[in-house]
Amino acid sequence: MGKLIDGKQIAKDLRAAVAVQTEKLATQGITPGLAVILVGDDPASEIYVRNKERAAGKVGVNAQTIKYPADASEAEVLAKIAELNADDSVDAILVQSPVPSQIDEHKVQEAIDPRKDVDGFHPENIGRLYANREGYYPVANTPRGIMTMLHHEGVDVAGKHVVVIGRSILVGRPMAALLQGANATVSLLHRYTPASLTELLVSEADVVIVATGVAGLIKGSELKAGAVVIDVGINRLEDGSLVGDVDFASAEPVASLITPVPGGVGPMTIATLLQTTVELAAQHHGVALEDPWQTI
Ligand SMILES: NC(=O)C1=CN([C@@H]2O[C@H](COP(=O)(O)OP(=O)(O)OC[C@H]3O[C@@H](n4cnc5c(N)ncnc54)[C@H](OP(=O)(O)O)[C@@H]3O)[C@@H](O)[C@H]2O)C=CC1
Ligand SMILES: Nc1nc(=O)c2c([nH]1)NC[C@@H]1CN(c3ccc(C(=O)N[C@@H](CCC(=O)O)C(=O)O)cc3)C=[N+]21
Ligand SMILES: [Mg+2]
Repeated sequence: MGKLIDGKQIAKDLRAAVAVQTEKLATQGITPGLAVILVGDDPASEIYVRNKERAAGKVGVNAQTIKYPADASEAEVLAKIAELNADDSVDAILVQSPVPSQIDEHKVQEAIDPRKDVDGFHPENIGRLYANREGYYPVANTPRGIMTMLHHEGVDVAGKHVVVIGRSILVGRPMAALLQGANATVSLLHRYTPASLTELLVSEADVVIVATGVAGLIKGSELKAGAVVIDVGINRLEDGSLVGDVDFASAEPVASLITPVPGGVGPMTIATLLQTTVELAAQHHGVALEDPWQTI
C-alpha cells in the first residue's frame, strides 16, 4: 500500500527553485550568506553540516562553517555571534543544536539578530509563529520542509488529526504550531505520555510525525490503515547505517504515504534552510522575490 515520499527529489526541485532566486539576486550584486556555528561533535550535526556545505555552493549560497571544540566557552561563541550580526555579508546565522552544557542554549538563541535567525529560534520569531502572524519571518527549517513536502504530496491537514511525537524547540513544537495554523487538530506526545494513550492517539491519527531520536519507536501495527507517516529521526546504528524513528518495514505496508530515512525529511531540511537563507537575504536587501513554492 505504502507510497514512498521522495524527499530527495522534492528537495532537488526546491533547490532548483532557490537557485533561480539566487540568480536573480546575483544580477543585483547580492550573494546570500549563511554562517553555521558548530560546537563539539554531535553525529547528526556532522551529517547536517557536511550535506549543507555541499548543497549551498550549488545553489549560489555562500556558506561558512565555524567550528569550535567541545570545551569552547559561552563568551567565545557569543562574541562570534555579535561579529556575525554586524557582518553585512552574512544574512543567516545557525548554531547547531545541541550545544555543550557549559553554554546556555537560550542565551545563544537570543543573541542572534532575529532578522538573521534562520532556524526561527529567537523568542521574537517563535512568538510570531505562535501568534500566527502574516508576513515573512523565519520558521524552523525541518517543520517548514515537512509542510512543503505534505503540500507537494497533496496532503491537506485541515480537519485532520495529526500526532506529533517529540516536543523539542527544533522540531516538535514548531511542527505543532504550523499544523495548528493549517487547521489540523494536533496531539503533541512526548516521554511522559502514557504508553496506553500513545497507542490510542496513534491508532486514530491521519498523519503521524515522529521526531524523538528513538530508533523503531513506532511500528506498523500501531498505525491506522492509510495513515501518512513522516519520520524525522536520524539514528546511526552500530553497523554505520542510518535509520529513522519508525520501523519502516512494518509501517510501509500500512501507510498510504511514508518518508524513508535516509532520503526523506533530511534533504528537505537542507533545501529549506537554503530557501530561508535566500529569503532572509532578499529581505535584508529590500528585494521582493517571487516564490514558486508555498511560503509559510
Ligand atoms: N531529518 C532532519 O532533518 C532532522 C532530524 N533530526 C533528528 O530527529 C530526532 C529528534 O530531534 P530533536 O527534536 O532535536 O531531539 P530532542 O532530543 O531535542 O527531543 C526529542 C523529543 O522526543 C521525546 N522523546 C524521547 N523519547 C521518547 C519516547 N520514548 N516516547 C515519546 N517521546 C520521546 C522527548 O521527550 P521529552 O521532551 O519528554 O524529553 C523530546 O521531546 C533526532 O534523531 C534528530 O537527530 C532533528 C532535526 C532535523
Ligand atoms: N540548529 C540546528 N538546526 C537543525 O536543523 C539541526 C541541528 N541544529 N542539529 C542537528 C539536527 C539534525 N539535522 C539534520 C539535517 C539533515 C540531515 C540529512 O541530510 N539527512 C540525510 C542523510 C543522508 C546521509 O548523508 O547519509 C537524509 O536523511 O537523507 C540530517 C540531520 C538538522 N538539525
Ligand atoms: Mg549579502
